[in-house]
Amino acid sequence: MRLIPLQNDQQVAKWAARHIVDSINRFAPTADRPFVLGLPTGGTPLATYKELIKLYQQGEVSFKHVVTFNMDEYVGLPKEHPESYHSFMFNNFFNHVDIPHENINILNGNTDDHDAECQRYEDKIRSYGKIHLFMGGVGEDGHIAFNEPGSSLSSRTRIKTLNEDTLIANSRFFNNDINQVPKYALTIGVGTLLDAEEVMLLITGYRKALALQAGVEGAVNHLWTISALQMHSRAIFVCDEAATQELKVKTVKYFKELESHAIHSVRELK
Ligand SMILES: N[C@@H]1[C@@H](O)[C@H](O)[C@@H](COP(=O)(O)O)O[C@@H]1O
Repeated sequence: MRLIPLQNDQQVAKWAARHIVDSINRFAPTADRPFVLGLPTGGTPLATYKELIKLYQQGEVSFKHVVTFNMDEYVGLPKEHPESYHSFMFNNFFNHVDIPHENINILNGNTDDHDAECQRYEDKIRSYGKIHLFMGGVGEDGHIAFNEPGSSLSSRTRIKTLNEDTLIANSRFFNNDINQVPKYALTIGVGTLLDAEEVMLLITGYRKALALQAGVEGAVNHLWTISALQMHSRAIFVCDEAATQELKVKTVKYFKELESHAIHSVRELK
């Protein structure tokens, strides 16, 4: 596991966007051999999407031969609803870059047959071989995508019931009314995420400190699904100082020394 302990969320966004752009450019994707990118929603990745749009506008990257798969979508919320993950992705990213519409994959939370939709999604990912880089965030309770505490660490894409912590956290997008938050979501599984070639999680703010601690120092445990990343050979946690406050001084010191090049290079990114 790599842990990149940066100063603030702006640095996290810059480092993460640069890592995505470098990964795409190194891969040199073509129409027949696209780069496959997994993407999240949430408050945390917003600044990274802004950086990616900036790098696209500066001509540093093209998304023409990039295929995307989003992590999750609410069940029963119309696509056009401002808080659907479809709306989030188009408003905050897809509408501002050159990705072809047919390269975008987001789970359909408005189908009658959830199992068939989830199987279709898994099959579509497999048709590309694998996801090359999956970016993600984390919930305060350590969930990745919508894999709530107690999710099987080998789970695949499926319907999940959201727990109370998540309903409360996400009510900020629904007039602070927990009753307006959809109760279910379709989500990739922990196993689906672990199949990606590389997984990069963005973790910022003191509210995520316990989740980061569970992910880095805790035991592999289905109550903190972030900890499953310990089983992945290429996991990167990019975090700010506030998120590290529950980690041991020794842990942070070790990774600061190990990642001094990455920490130094982010200061030079404009
Ligand atoms: N399904 C999403 C997760 O993918 C996301 O990581 C989490 C944290 O979101 P935020 O970045 O807003 O804290 O929110 C939701 O639960």
